Amino acid sequence: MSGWRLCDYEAAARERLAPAHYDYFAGGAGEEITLRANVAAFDRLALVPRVLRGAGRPETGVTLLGCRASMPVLIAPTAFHRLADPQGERATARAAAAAETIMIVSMAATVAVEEVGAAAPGATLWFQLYVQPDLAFTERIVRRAESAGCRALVVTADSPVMGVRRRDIRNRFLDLPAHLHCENLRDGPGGPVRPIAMWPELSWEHLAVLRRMTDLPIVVKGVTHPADARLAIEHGAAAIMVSNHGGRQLDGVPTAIDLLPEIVAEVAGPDGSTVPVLVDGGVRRGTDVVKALALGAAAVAVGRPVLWGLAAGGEPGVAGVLGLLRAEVEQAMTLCGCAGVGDLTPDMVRSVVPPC
Ligand SMILES: Cc1cc2nc3c(=O)[nH]c(=O)nc-3n(C[C@H](O)[C@H](O)[C@H](O)COP(=O)(O)O)c2cc1C
Ligand SMILES: CC(C)CC(=O)C(=O)O
Repeated sequence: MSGWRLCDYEAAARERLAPAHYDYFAGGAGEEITLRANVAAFDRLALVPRVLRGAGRPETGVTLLGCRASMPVLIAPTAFHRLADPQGERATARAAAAAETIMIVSMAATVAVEEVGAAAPGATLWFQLYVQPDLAFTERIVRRAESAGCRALVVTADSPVMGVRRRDIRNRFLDLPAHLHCENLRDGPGGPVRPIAMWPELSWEHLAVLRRMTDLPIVVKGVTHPADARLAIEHGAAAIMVSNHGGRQLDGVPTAIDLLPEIVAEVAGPDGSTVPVLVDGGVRRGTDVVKALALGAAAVAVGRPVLWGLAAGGEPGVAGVLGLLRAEVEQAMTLCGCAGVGDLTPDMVRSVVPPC
């Protein structure tokens, strides 16, 4: 895999995956307008480097909610890793640990969160939660994530119902193969697996309930409106994740990178205090990461690229994708004259008509 670009991992993944599973990973909602726009938006932004700053080799590390990551690229929560590789989320977590970055484990993982933690003892894990209407069941899931060593709870807010994924409908991809299950939804050890409920009644009140339920910092994922970023903070969120779910929920939503500056401005306190703002959707190269950081993101997360690495080559495949992004971030920061992520500022990004 040496010399591979991200698109090579996607091509290899596509060859190895069953077509319906490739489509599930790759696809978006509706006409896939937002899905395509997420990637294209980064091409409409250009970087304006600073020169002669003697910055040396850049330090790419960040600290988020008390967790150190060696690079500002996290693994976004994605479901069903065992569709891509028999080791599934275990392999992803091991690659995350080796890269010293944070993996957000999906509630819809096909390996139980306890086993993910056990497979990669050095990994920093956060846990993504779809709040279930049975709040006692939700609490049991939260307790499992806590006991497995997860260090933050990422509450997905953009999915009151599932987006309409036409590829899945066409492929009749409705259920996992019989040998795979959402292990975090088991009702007790060895018990039956409950179906994931998308909950249209989910509201800010429930965030307050969660806030009381756990001492873990809460990240609200799927914020697009600046007013919701403010509400999230008022309801105790420790961080915001600007995301349109990789174009898989409401089609026609603006891209996360376009929404980012407004949300960063909204959450900045008058005294300069702020909460970390994370962003995901369409990040495919190191320069995309650097653009997002310059526009105020504390870090980015990647979803599909990790799945492509996993399907193309298991744990080494994910390691390859993370290594590629790390090298590209380092290269782009060096060329921008930045010693650390704090040197990336909004004046270094311009809107352009591609190609720039
Ligand atoms: C196959 C797939 C499964 C996903 N599963 C989840 C999930 O279980 N929970 C969640 O909050 N987001 C989920 N997401 C959304 C990702 O966390 C993330 O927002 C998105 O993938 C970012 O876009 P990118 O794939 O362009 O990087 C999923 C995305 C994909 C592609
Ligand atoms: C199991 C699904 C709800 C996972 C998801 O969020 C997605 O497919 O986008």
